Amino acid sequence: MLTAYPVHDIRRLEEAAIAADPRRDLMQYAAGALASVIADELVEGRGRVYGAQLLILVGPGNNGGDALFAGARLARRGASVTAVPLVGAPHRAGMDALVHAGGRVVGGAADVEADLGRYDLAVDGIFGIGGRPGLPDRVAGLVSLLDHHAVPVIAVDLPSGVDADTGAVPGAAVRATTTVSFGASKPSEFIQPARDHAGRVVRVDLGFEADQAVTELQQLDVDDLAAWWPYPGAKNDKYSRGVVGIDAGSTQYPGAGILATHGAVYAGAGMVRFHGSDEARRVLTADLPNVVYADGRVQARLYGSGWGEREDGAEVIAKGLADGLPAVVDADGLRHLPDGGLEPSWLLTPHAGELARLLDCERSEVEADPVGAAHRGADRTGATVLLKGATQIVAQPGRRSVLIAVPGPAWTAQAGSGDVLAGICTTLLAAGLPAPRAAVLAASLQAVTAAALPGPVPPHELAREAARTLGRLQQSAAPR
Ligand SMILES: NC(=O)C1=CN([C@@H]2O[C@H](COP(=O)(O)OP(=O)(O)OC[C@H]3O[C@@H](n4cnc5c(N)ncnc54)[C@H](OP(=O)(O)O)[C@@H]3O)[C@@H](O)[C@H]2O)[C@@H](O)CC1
Ligand SMILES: Nc1ncnc2c1ncn2[C@@H]1O[C@H](COP(=O)(O)OP(=O)(O)O)[C@@H](O)[C@H]1O
Ligand SMILES: [K+]
Repeated sequence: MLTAYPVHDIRRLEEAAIAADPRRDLMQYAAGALASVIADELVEGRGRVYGAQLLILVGPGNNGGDALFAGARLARRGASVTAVPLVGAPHRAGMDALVHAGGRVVGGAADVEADLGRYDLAVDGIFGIGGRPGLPDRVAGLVSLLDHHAVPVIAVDLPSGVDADTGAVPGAAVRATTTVSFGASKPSEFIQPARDHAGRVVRVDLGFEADQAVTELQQLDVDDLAAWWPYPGAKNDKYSRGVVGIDAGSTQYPGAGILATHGAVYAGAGMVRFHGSDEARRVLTADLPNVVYADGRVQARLYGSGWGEREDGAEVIAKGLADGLPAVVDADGLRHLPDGGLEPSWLLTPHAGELARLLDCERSEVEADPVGAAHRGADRTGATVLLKGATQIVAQPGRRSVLIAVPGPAWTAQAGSGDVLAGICTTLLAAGLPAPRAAVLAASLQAVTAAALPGPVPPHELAREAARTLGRLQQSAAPR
């Protein structure tokens, strides 16, 4: 599991580390680590550091300082280093160190634009955690020219231009080959679209001690998925593994009921009772003869996938709430929620548009701050929220920290993926998992399954493949 902290918390962690050891020079340590990553990439790209052409893009803050001190170290190793101050006054001591080590400082972007192609590598020291999203126009121009010349870019701490806290990229931003991240991961390392701007992330430990009070974003990895999945054991029977009740699909959208049922079955439900449309039932009888249609005991329910315009939606959900069982509410079911008063054991699975509707805001507002929007959704409804999309975020009412699923390939974005996912979530709720864990494991399973495939497959095949993923994960799972 990787943990990221918002910028104001990283600043606090930094202050605490300095207070604990005032003589330690964090910038020199950071610059040393940065220089060694740059050196490794130069050696990999061209065989040696000596003689390499290195361009340092320098902003007005400490991020530029890190880059300049790293540049000085590489100049001492024989690299030809050019620094270009781009915004405001550059870090004084860093500039002195670079010049002292034999580096060259030019006046501005115009002095390097003509022959950018000659650089082996550029270092983005424009903005770090003090950066506001976006880049000034002339800086954006230079950055896009570097892209045009395919000059690899190593970003210092984070790619300049992205929003470190939200992962949004509202304007121009650096696209890095590698990001050297200091002290603590930033949310932008986990959240799309900023995540894609970071490239490979190398984390440099600065000895920060996270205390309990900070807001955390915890991103699962495949090992967490393997270790946390509730594999059935010798003592399980079909009831203790969990009976799922599915009320999904409609005459208009029978596929949603079929797909959700595939998700539930292949994720390992002990039994699935299907209470959806007759059209879906006819297909399921042939495809999945294990599915049951009789009423009876269930441990968790799914409402909403493919309901379309369902007149009794609010009634069905109110009855489910009165039953007191955990439930997943997906897609069209989200239109029929009561105004607040849900339980954290209820899991809502909106995509950005559906969450925007729940919050009475624009979809763009959800996309500008998906973690914040997921929090607001959980707080407003009282339920756990899994915000789906390129980054899948799980928020709980009254808690500032969030879980983030293992990321998956973009082709998973296809009609029907959400239905399968809702089915997997319901299986995990029925197995007795708390809603946040059920949500993050289900989304991670789907992503890991998709990532192992060579390319797109339709959602029902992805569901079947998920069962094979579980087999592999169980074999690899280290007990925790
Ligand atoms: N945390 C740690 O432990 C360690 C941190 N270290 C390093 O320090 C970095 C943080 O440094 P930092 O605080 O000096 O901020 P940084 O981002 O360099 O610059 C802020 C300046 O940019 C300006 N500005 C911002 N956006 C702008 C825009 N869009 N367009 C134009 N201007 C803009 C902004 O202006 P203002 O907001 O004042 O208007 C301000 O002047 C951190 O990322 C890491 O690299 C390491 O050395 C060691 C350990
Ligand atoms: N850019 C993306 N990268 C990876 N996965 C994505 C991306 N966008 C969406 N997804 C996945 O696709 C699913 C889409 O769900 P949803 O929009 O509800 O589909 P539907 O309701 O049509 O079944 C999400 O759960 C997520 O897993
Ligand atoms: K940077």
